[in-house]
Amino acid sequence: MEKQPRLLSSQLSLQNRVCDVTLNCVVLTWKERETTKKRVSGSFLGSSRAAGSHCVPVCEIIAVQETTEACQSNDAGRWQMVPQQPSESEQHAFTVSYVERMRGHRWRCSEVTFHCTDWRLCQQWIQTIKEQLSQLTSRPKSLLVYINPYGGKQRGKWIYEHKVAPVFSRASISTDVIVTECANHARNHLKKEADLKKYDGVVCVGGDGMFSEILHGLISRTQCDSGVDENCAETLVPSALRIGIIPAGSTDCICFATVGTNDPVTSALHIVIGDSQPMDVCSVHHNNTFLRYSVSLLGYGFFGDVLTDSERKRWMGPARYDISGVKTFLSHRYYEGTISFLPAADIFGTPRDKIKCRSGCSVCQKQSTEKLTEEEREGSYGVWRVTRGKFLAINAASMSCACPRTPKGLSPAAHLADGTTDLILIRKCSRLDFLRHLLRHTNKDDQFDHTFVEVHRVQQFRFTPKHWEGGSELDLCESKNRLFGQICRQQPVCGCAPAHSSWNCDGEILPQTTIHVRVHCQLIKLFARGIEEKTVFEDPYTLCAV
Ligand SMILES: Nc1ncnc2c1ncn2[C@@H]1O[C@H](COP(=O)(O)OP(=O)(O)OP(=O)(O)O)[C@@H](O)[C@H]1O
Ligand SMILES: CCCCCCCCCCCCC/C=C/[C@@H](O)[C@H](CO)NC(=O)CCCCC
Ligand SMILES: [Ca+2]
Repeated sequence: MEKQPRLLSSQLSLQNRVCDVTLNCVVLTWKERETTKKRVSGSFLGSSRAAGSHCVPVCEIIAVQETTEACQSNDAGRWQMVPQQPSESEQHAFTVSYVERMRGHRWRCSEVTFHCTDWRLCQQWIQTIKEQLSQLTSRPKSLLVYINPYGGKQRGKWIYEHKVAPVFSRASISTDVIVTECANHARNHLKKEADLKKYDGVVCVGGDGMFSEILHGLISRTQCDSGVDENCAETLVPSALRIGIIPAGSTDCICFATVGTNDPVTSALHIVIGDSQPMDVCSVHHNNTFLRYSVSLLGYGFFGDVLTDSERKRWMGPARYDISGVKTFLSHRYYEGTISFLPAADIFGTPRDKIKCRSGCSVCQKQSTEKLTEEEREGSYGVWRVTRGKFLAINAASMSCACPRTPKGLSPAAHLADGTTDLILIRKCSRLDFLRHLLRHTNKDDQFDHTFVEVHRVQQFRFTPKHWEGGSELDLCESKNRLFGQICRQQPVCGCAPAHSSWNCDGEILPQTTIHVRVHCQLIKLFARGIEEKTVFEDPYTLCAV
């Protein structure tokens, strides 16, 4: 890697230890000078980092500020260093706050305070670091925050006030905060009222349902402002504003699948440093009319039924999904219908790939630009295929849908931003086989390695339930009684279960079952970076080899 010219290099004092501190355009490093160490209770005082050496990329510095005596932290460690400088010289100090990586993709805001003998040197350090930070133009300065006070365990407000607001304030980000008063408050405000020119991004404090509101508000507003009709447009206009997700819901799958953890402080730090992760959005249509957008799961059958049942149990909080999951599994309902789909070309890979979508994913990057060759572009237009049958579940995952329930996700190899969705068809099978399939979501075994599971990576798909074919949804309502007789004969196990399920669209129930789904590549951007490879955590020094 190219060596960067030094901007500043000084000997500064850190907790009574002398350090060589260096700043270039890319990293801030500090390294303890050789010191006499005193043995205290059998071990040595020192940094956990290699040879007392630390390295922080400038892009991961949150802020720098002059430190007053009251702010200085004490060295409470079991080790003691022989002071190298007289204490009267430590009158001037500055504190750098930066991102520190913890286990499980969590980030924390750490601080280091350097002491200087000279006021001017102290100011020079503060000024130079500030100048470096001001050049990071992707960082937001002003955010519009929506809090759902009733999502998940109803801790959205508390989480924002105690975990997130202090981080934003440390980074000097200004915020306008709206605590929602009813469902669709955030969506309507974004769509019709919000003065979006004032902001660099929108923050969603809540779960996947709250995120969906913000997604809908922002996309609709962008189309409206650009004169695009959501009903018929093949191409939608991407939104200029990024969305940050502070997880405070029940599943929080979009946060988990784009950051690697559901942790409010980690998400706040991704927002502060101005991360950017493009994301695919599916538009769902019925009879050429736009219904909804989806970024995670579109599920008919099992996941539709789980959601329908769980909505009646909202008062239970996140546990509702477990109860409804077991109940739906036991009911073992299957549904007949026809799926037609437009497969993605080979260059997009398959849902059974071993390669996963990770931070800086090359597959997604390829789709983001005009990097596709003419040949690849030609090859990306496929031919529609049709399949019909009896299905326990029909799932379309536009991203992995990883969440604490299934850390590898519903479709572990799905890409966040490749312009495709993974269609997963679970054909009718025994309860035991279905249980085996479900359990594989929670362990390392391949959940697609069953004869009754079929997977396709697609750009578009259509679904028509059997009793809909040739008719309209209204026809069904009118002939409901006649149909239910027939249905119960077909599925005697369920007593009088309906022959149709509902679509679970990112946790919202769709009223229509006959749908046409189209993937819009990278329609929105999040303040995230995708899940980082383990190596970044194991060896942060690879970042600092400059
Ligand atoms: N003030 C409010 N009162 C009632 N409902 C609200 C309010 N604000 C938002 N909502 C609605 O609450 C629903 C659920 O919210 P949210 O997604 O935050 O939590 P969750 O359902 O527990 O989590 P998840 O979606 O991750 O399962 C959303 O669909 C949203 O439209
Ligand atoms: C008997 C053993 C069972 C083991 C089951 C493991 C399989 C779990 C897969 C979970 C996949 C979640 C996909 C995410 C969907 C979200 O858009 C949506 C909104 O938050 N959540 C649900 O619909 C909530 C869906 C909850 C389903 C349980
Ligand atoms: Ca995708």
